[in-house]
Formats: sequence, structure tokens, C-alpha cells
Amino acid sequence: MDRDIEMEENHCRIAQRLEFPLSDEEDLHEASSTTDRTSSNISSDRLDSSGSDEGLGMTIRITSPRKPRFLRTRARESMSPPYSGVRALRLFDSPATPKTLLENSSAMMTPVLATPAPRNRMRTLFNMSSAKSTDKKDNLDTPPAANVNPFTPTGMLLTSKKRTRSKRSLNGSLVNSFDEEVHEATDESDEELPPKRIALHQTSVPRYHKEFHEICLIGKGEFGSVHKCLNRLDGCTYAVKKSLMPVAGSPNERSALNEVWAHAALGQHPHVVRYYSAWAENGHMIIQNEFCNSGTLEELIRTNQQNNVTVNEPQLKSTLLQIAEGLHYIHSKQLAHMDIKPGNIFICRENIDDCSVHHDSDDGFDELDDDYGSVTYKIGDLGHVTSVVQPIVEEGDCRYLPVEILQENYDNLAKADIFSLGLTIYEMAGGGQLPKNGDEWHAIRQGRLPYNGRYSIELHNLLELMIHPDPTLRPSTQVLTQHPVLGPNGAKSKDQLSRELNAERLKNRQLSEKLQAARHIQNLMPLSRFSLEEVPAPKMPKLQMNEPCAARRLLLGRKMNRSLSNADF
Ligand SMILES: Nc1ncnc2c1ncn2[C@@H]1O[C@H](COP(=O)(O)OP(=O)(O)OP(=O)(O)O)[C@@H](O)[C@H]1O
Repeated sequence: MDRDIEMEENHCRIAQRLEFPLSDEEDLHEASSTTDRTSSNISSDRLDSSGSDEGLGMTIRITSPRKPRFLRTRARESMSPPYSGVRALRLFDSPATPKTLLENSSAMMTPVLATPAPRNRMRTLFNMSSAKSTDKKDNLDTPPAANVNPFTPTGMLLTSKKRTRSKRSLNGSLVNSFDEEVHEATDESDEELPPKRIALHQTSVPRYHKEFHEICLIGKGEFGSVHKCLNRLDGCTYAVKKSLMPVAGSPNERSALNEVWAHAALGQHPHVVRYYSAWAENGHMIIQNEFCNSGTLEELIRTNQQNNVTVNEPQLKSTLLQIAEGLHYIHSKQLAHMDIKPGNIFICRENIDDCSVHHDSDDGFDELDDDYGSVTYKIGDLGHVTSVVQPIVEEGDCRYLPVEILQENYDNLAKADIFSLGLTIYEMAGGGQLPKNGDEWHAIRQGRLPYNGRYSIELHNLLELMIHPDPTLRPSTQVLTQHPVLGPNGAKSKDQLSRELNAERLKNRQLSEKLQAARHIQNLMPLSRFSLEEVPAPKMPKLQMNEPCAARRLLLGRKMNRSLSNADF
């Protein structure tokens, strides 16, 4: 009896400490009675698994119409009856204090998006209590409240299963399973759920002004406006793109997500504009990207035209090579860009003092010095990216589109990018504005480009090959990056050339050492007994690739010890 009183007192003390407000208490009691009233709805398997009548693990089927699956899951977790819930926590015989339990509970509850915050701490306790019992089961049974990126290998697999459900809408546009509304998800297995599980309006996060200081507007496109922004925390500059209109719930929502998915699936490459994060704010899609400090190739072409400046051939070749590198990377991920054009090629110059300029200059031929310093070209605006295996094509700019895409032949999407790249470089080479239609437009689709004589005929022939009417005959990105017209000297930077020179010198030196050793042996014994391969190389100090020329000349000098033992070259 004394123990009962003591427990009752303990219970009151805890309730006080947790600031149990009357309204919520009533609320919760109501929930309790609702539970009683709907006891037939309480799933018996969960009750059984808890093995008690304490409300631990008790679940209620919420029958409100069309609530998203994850909301329903959370709702049922937060509606356990209060009194039995408190007892279910076993506070009296647990070494954990209510505070620890509260902390644990909030840690456990944070990741679910669009779940209303618990109305008070006590309710959090109940959440924790029920979460504890269902946690294991939920992790196994419930797919996470997160989209599946269709451009990752898993996403591609999932899409291929869903493709049977793709259909054409009445207005002729392709409707894919990704467009199915989130709330259409029923109690299906993970595979059967649509990959788009989070609607943008469910994920509004007020980050823009909190995290960024807006410096200026740098551009506007059809989809969005782009601002140069300073991140308040890391102090670096970014290009932050915000959709012009709220896209949440609109037909543009998928395109907006497409860009984010493509960026995220592609990851980092020196010739693809780098992506940092994305979020939705008041229905707008916001994407934080690397800031490219020298604008777009389109702006450069326009300025050159105005100033009557011609781009020299090494610059043309370097640009072609760099974009081919970026495309090669995109194609290696089974994706196609589908909107390659000067306006979507971004330029970074290294000597401009800006910590947001991220260069990966180690690969050698991705820069070319011009009057302003090293220049890197990057592919951006990934809004049209599609999988080459399961294409959903949203046609890009008709000036750069090959005819097979307009005819809805999607067998060679990677080669459609090659076509657009050929025309992009042609424009950069002074080819003038490309036609949108008419005879000239058709002539280009027949593989004919007017030659203006400002660059070599070899390069011109390569550009014509890139726009060949038969996509299979256009060179792949792999072929382009190793194409003799683009190498060895024309498009390479000084760094790359000196690295290659060093490598050639090293090879040369090894060969001459072998030759000298062979001569030496020949003097000692008849040569017929040894093939050249068997001749042991003389022992010499290793030549470092980056040694200055003077040092190398010394090493190649005549005063070297020679040995017939095996050398470790
Ligand atoms: N990462 C960046 N760095 C610097 N400037 C950028 C960057 N991204 C975009 N811009 C500027 O913003 C302009 C619009 O950007 P973007 O082309 O991505 O928008 P969009 O609405 O998707 O365009 P489109 O009409 O081609 O679909 C660009 O032309 C460019 O001037």
C-alpha cells in the first residue's frame, strides 16, 4: 500500500516536472478514450508484440482521407494514451532520467520531414515510447520518407520496373511514374512505391536569407533567376538558382527535381558545374551551385562578336576537349545532357580572386592560359538530363537539336549531345548565330556547315563529323578526347605539355641506357647469347618526373657508375 502511494507521488512529481498542461492532458485523455472507442481498429499484432496493455507499441489506424503514408505513420505513433503511456516508460525502475529519455526521444524523432513538432515534451515521451517498440519493425517495413534518385543505379532499376506503367497523357506529353502523386502511395512494398515520395510543398525550409547574403543577380533563364550569394557560414561565393515561379505541385515540379537529381547523381567533375545543395522554400526550388566567375560561353561569343575578336584554334580545341571530358563523364553514368549549347557552358578563370572557384587542375589538359589566366569550361543547367537507358526526353533548344530527337528516335542520346557540342564549337569559332528553322537549319541537319576559314580545315571536318546525320557515325566522347586533330599540341596546356615532355625524356633515357648496356655486354661476349630484353639494365639513380632540365642533364652525364646487376627501373 505504501509502495502504491509512493508510486503515485512519483508519478505526480514527474508530471509536474514535464509541465503537463491541462489542455494537452485533456487532449491526450481524449486520445485515450478515442483509442478505447476505436479499439477494434487497434492492430492486434502490435499489441501482442508489446505483450502488455501499457500502450507500448499500440498503433491506431488513422482513417483520415489521403494522408501521406509517412504522416499517417507518425500520427499513429503519437496517439498512445497518456497515463498508461507514462507507466509504459517504466520510469520507476529505469536508471534513465526523464531528461535523458526526452533527449533520446527527440534524437530519434528528428529525421522525418513534414511531421509536425510534438506539441509538448510529454507527447514526445509517448512518441518515444511507441517508437521504441515499433522502431525495428518500421525500419524494415516502411520505406524512408525520401525520394529515390532516378539517375542512380538503384533509381534506374526501380524506374525500369515502373516503366510498364508509363503512359502518354491526353496532351501528348510523356507521363512517368515519377509524376504520380505522393499521396497515391498505398500500403505497397518499397518497389511498388513511386520514386517521388516527397512533394516539394512538404519540405519548405527557410534557408535562403538565413544562410546566404545575396550579392547580385547574375542571370535569368526560363526556369529561374540566379544570384551570386555569399554563404554566411563558410564565407564563399555560390550561384544560387531559384525557380521564377513556385513549382511545388505544378507541372514544373518534376523538371526542377530533375535538375537536382542529375546534379546529385553526377557528383563532382572538373568540367561539370559543381552542386552543393538544394531545398524547397515557399514552393520555390532553390539550388546552390558553384559560382562560375566568368559567365557563360554564350556571353563570351556575344562579346567577341561585338569586339570583332576571333577565338584562336588552340582555345577552340581546348574548349572542345574540356566539354567532351565533361560529357564523357555524364555519359559514363548512363545519362545524357540534352541541352548542350553556349548558354549552358560556364567559364571559370583561375586568377580571379574568389574562393568559390574550384579547379581540379591536376588532370593536365583542362586548362588553357589566356590573357586572363587558366580557363576552365564547365557543363551546367542539368534540367534536361535524362537516362540513356530509360529516356524521358524534354527537348532542348531547337537550334542545337539533331533531327533524330525531333523524330523521337532516342536510340543514341549520347550522340545527340555530340551534335549539340559540334554546333556549340562552330558558333564559338565565329560561325554566327545558328538558325532556328529554314534551309540553313536543314542543311546543318544534313551535315553541312559553312566554312569561314578562321580555323583549320581539319577542325572543320571534325565539327562536320560531329553533326553527321547518322548519329552512329558521330564520334563518341571517348574518341573525341583522344582525337588526333585535338592533340597532341594544339589544345594542350603548358603544364600538360611539359609533363608529357618529361615522360618522353624518361622513356628515351631508359632506352638509351638499355642500348649502352647492350653495347657493353657485346664487348664482353657474343651478342647472340642474349636478346636485348634479357640485357640487365645498368643501376642508376631514379629520374624524377618534375626535376628541372639542368638536373636531368647531369644525370645523363658520362661519369656514371654502371653495374651489371638487376636495376629497378
Ligand atoms: N553556376 C553559375 N555561375 C555563374 N553564373 C550562373 C551560374 N548558373 C547560372 N548562371 C547565370 O544565370 C543564367 C541563367 O541560368 P540557367 O541557364 O541555369 O537558368 P535556366 O532558367 O535553367 O535557363 P534556361 O532558360 O536555359 O533553362 C545563366 O545564363 C548565367 O548567366
